[in-house]
Amino acid sequence: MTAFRLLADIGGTNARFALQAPGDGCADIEVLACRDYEHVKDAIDAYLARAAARGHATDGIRHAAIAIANPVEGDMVSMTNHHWHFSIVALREACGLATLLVVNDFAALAQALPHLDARGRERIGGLDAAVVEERPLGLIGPGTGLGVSGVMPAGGGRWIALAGEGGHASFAPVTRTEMRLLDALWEEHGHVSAERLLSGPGLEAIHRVLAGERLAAADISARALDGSCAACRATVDAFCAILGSVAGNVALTLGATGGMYIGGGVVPRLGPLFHASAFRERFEGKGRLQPYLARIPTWLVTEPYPALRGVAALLDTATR
Ligand SMILES: Nc1ncnc2c1ncn2[C@@H]1O[C@H](COP(=O)(O)OP(=O)(O)OP(=O)(O)O)[C@@H](O)[C@H]1O
Repeated sequence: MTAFRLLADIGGTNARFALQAPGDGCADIEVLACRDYEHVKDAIDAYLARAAARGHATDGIRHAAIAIANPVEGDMVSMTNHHWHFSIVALREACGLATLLVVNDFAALAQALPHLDARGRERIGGLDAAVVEERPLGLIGPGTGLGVSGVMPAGGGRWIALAGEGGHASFAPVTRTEMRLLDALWEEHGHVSAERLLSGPGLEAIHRVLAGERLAAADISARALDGSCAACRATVDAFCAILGSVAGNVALTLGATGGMYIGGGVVPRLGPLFHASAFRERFEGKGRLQPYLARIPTWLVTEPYPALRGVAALLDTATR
């Protein structure tokens, strides 16, 4: 019997784990809350114990890959939006693994984009072009933080994922309301990155400035969705418009003429409000370059665990 491989996608809030036999899809996916574990190894051990209790053979695991929400440079990994901090070599040895691949989570998600089918993505606007021509694809995803990435075609059906930190690029306001947001967040942070607005905490910050009220992101979107809070609706509308503007910047910067994808946990939770928003108008609203952007399709990633698929592809390459 072929041994399973362990896959993980670790964000600032959620750690998603799966087992995978080479060539197969993910099995036994489970989402754990990062805050419940002191160290990343505690979360791995907890997942493996639970998977074993569910009847999976977890003893022979030799290869693993982790997609994680921070830059990965060298051996030490330090999460941007959570306190986990570890050495890749020490973790590999402690887990008794032959291979432990650690990559940026949005680079892993980007790797999955060319392979998403109709069930894995929903078009928000622009042309309905399939990925027939090999053209760059862009990616932006608000979650606990803001991930930004893309994949470049490398010929012969191969794609190279980018591992940048574009969520930390400076926020550029477009409207007077956004000037107000920038002004207020300047006072708090000095440097105001796009992530300060385009993330779960960013949704809360927009609401704090525009409505003068502290509300959790989930409450803001729930009250906007059920129509009980006009100020919450205004917050969600501002968030979606800013996302359109920043997504347009990423598409222009990467030349993402194959399509621009929206990942992360926040946008799928906005439901119909995202479709009704100014996202697409603001995506295209770049003056003389509007016709260039009008041709680029924008897609919402609807596959539930796309980064796990991407990290599996990267592990295939690393263990080939
Ligand atoms: N119903 C909701 N509406 C809007 N935002 C929400 C809702 N529920 C949770 N969030 C926000 O989503 C964020 C978590 O997003 P996600 O599920 O993508 O987590 P993550 O993968 O751990 O994040 P990241 O990869 O960016 O570090 C949290 O900041 C939370 O406040």
